[in-house]
Amino acid sequence: MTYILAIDQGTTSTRAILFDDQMQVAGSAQQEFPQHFPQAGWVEHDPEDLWTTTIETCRRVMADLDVTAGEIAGIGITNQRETTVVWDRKTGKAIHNAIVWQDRRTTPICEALREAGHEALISHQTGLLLDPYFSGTKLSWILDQVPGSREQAGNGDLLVGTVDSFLIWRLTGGASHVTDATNAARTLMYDIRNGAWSAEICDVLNVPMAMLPEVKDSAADFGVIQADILGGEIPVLGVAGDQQAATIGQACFRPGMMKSTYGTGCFALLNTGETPVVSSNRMLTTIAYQLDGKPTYALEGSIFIAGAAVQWLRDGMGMIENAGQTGELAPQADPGQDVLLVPAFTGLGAPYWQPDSRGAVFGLTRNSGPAELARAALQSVGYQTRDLWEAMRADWGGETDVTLRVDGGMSASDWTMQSLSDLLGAAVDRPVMQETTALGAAWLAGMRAGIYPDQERFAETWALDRQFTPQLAAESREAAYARWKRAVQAVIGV
Ligand SMILES: Nc1ncnc2c1ncn2[C@@H]1O[C@H](COP(=O)(O)OP(=O)(O)O)[C@@H](O)[C@H]1O
Ligand SMILES: O=P(O)(O)OC[C@H](O)CO
Repeated sequence: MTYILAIDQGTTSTRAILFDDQMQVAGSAQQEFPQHFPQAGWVEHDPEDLWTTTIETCRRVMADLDVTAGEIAGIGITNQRETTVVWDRKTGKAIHNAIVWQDRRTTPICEALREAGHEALISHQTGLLLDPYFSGTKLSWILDQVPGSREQAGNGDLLVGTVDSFLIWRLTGGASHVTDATNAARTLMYDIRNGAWSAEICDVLNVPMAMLPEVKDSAADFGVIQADILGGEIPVLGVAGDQQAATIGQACFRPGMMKSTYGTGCFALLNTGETPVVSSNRMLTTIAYQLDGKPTYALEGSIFIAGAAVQWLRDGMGMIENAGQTGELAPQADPGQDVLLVPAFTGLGAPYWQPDSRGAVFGLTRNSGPAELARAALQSVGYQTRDLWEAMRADWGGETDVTLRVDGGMSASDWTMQSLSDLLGAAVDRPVMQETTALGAAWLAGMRAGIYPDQERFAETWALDRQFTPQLAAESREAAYARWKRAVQAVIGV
């Protein structure tokens, strides 16, 4: 048997998944790692945790299934995006903890860049917005804070990368300093039209270009991992940021197709084909995948809190013991109460981009309890998706699919998916294959290795588990959505 090994290095855990030659999951291993919050609004990871959980999960899944390196045709890597690591070329050690995508510490840098009039250039070239979410200002901050680092970077002694890049550098024993176009597209330093790092933006951010990785297609030769790590040499043949990998795993290959992934946050991508569509509604323009030197673009809406609202009910409020309980509580909520949650715990992402806003609950009565809050938390996901859905469809202008393909941990909740369909007024399709992110990375590697089908035949393997269709009258839907919009404006105003 020939396998493909997918590594999914996520925000809260690292997973290694072995796919067989029929693209089915043969087995997987997962490991959580600590989150560091040194100050309010700051989020860091220890790069050593990202590294050790990666090799340990790979070793574990191989041992569990008794698979040797010789049986693995290639590795596909998918990763939490934007999270930034700077490391020493000689020692391989990071000079600072990784600054995570959720981290808001660079809000003042973004403001200064805006005031200095750089926003138009940055948005035009990168397709992104001036928000602390992206890597560029995180990198700038590290170079400002670690004494001597800017000079060392200029000399080529320090390297920077998103998590894929750091892992590949370590896996190949320092032989490859590379990334793929989807990850580069999230850095705030990559010109998505020209397919090259932007010298102008690097200059504005005061980033020495010598420290940047080489950018490759999403299916390419990224390097060969050292034999002593997994017991033999294995080539890394596929790389994509996790949301782009899910887009690939969901086979959203036609312009107009759209997927939304519900994990900690929610990320919706709409394939716009060969053209980068500029948003009038504060959506992001990004690269969905790049194959044979040709980028396929997407509009993206990024929401920071989706499943994290459920985690808050569990860990912050102690209201539930596990996430699944929200699906039991929500149907018990009093239909006469309109409790509404705006989960702006770490600010608001698309389309509002308000890093300083904070969350609020509206409509509380003396009778409001766990059931009403659970319903409000699950519905907040639908309302936020509706914001993205409206904005992206308006930007795109062309014909979109009238269905939304969903995945991620929270898509397991039937109640949430039904409520999502009700609030969108559109069909929501959940596939049989739940591991869409890992599958996307595996497919890139397997296709490159020549053991998986081409794009068209891969798309034909997508299979529906369940379709949710709207059950709510249009009038009720629009009234509920109008109330959400007012609640968001209230949160922004406070
Ligand atoms: N049955 C469920 N109902 C509601 N939320 C759920 C359910 N199962 C998982 N979740 C939420 O989904 C998230 C986990 O999804 P996952 O895709 O593993 O996230 P990530 O990759 O961001 O770590 C958690 O925030 C959890 O609260
Ligand atoms: O690790 P996840 O699944 O929460 O995804 C994080 C995103 O890539 C951030 O942009």
